[in-house]
Amino acid sequence: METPVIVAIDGPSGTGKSSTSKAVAAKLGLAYLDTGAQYRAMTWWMLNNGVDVTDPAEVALAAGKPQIVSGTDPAAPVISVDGQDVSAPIRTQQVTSAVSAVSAVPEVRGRLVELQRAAAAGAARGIVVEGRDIGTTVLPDATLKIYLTASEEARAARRNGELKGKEAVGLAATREALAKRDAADSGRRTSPLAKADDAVEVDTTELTLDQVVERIVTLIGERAAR
Ligand SMILES: Nc1ncnc2c1ncn2[C@@H]1O[C@H](COP(=O)(O)OP(=O)(O)OP(=O)(O)O)[C@@H](O)[C@H]1O
Ligand SMILES: Nc1ccn([C@@H]2O[C@H](COP(=O)(O)O)[C@@H](O)[C@H]2O)c(=O)n1
Repeated sequence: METPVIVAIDGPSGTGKSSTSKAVAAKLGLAYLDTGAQYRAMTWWMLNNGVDVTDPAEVALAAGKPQIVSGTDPAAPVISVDGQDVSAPIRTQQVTSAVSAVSAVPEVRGRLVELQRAAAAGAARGIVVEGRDIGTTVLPDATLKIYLTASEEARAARRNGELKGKEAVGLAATREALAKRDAADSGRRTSPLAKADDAVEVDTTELTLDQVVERIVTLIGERAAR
């Protein structure tokens, strides 16, 4: 049997991690795991269960309670908490604003990293895992590590385009919110957002999604042939 291909894709918000990871996994017949969705699911549960998300001790005490289950099909990446499909509610502004505080708590990370490693270990052909600390902490022996970047302007424009008609707040506010979340994610003590020393950096500012996908598929082919 062939060795499973493990691909770690990290980077700041709005650089294209989810779109790229799903497309790469679908193209190569690999599983896909959105670890950001798991931190969002944990945050959604805390907000719905009266946990003060600004109090790390309270968050730590509650971290073991929700049962989070992630699907790994890139064509239908579902996520549930205690049996309830939360794919939509984890994307609200309320969750987005609170997720960095929850994800900074070591007990939360410990719990979710365990789920993430189990998903990778169970992927027979291999998996594309996206997040903030996959290459540095979760899967340090990944076959290929990618660190996606893009200018703040491009990321804000992409995210703002997505929010139109839903919870749109305007370009400047979107940009500010992205910068704030990236600063919190990069500045936390446990497993901050960071590029692994052996990651390949791909700046997506001037690339189409198809071009980014092609580049990564080529890199995977080269690594797998080694
Ligand atoms: N190379 C690209 N060129 C233009 N738009 C892109 C590109 N890659 C992704 N997008 C668009 O940018 C938006 C954000 O992409 P995506 O959700 O994949 O980013 P992300 O890094 O996973 O964000 P987050 O970390 O906030 O979840 C989406 O609307 C997506 O369609
Ligand atoms: N490996 C990860 C992945 C995500 N986070 C935290 O979750 C937030 C939401 O992530 P999205 O990719 O859905 O935007 C993110 O801002 C981080 O706070 C993380 O800590 N580690």
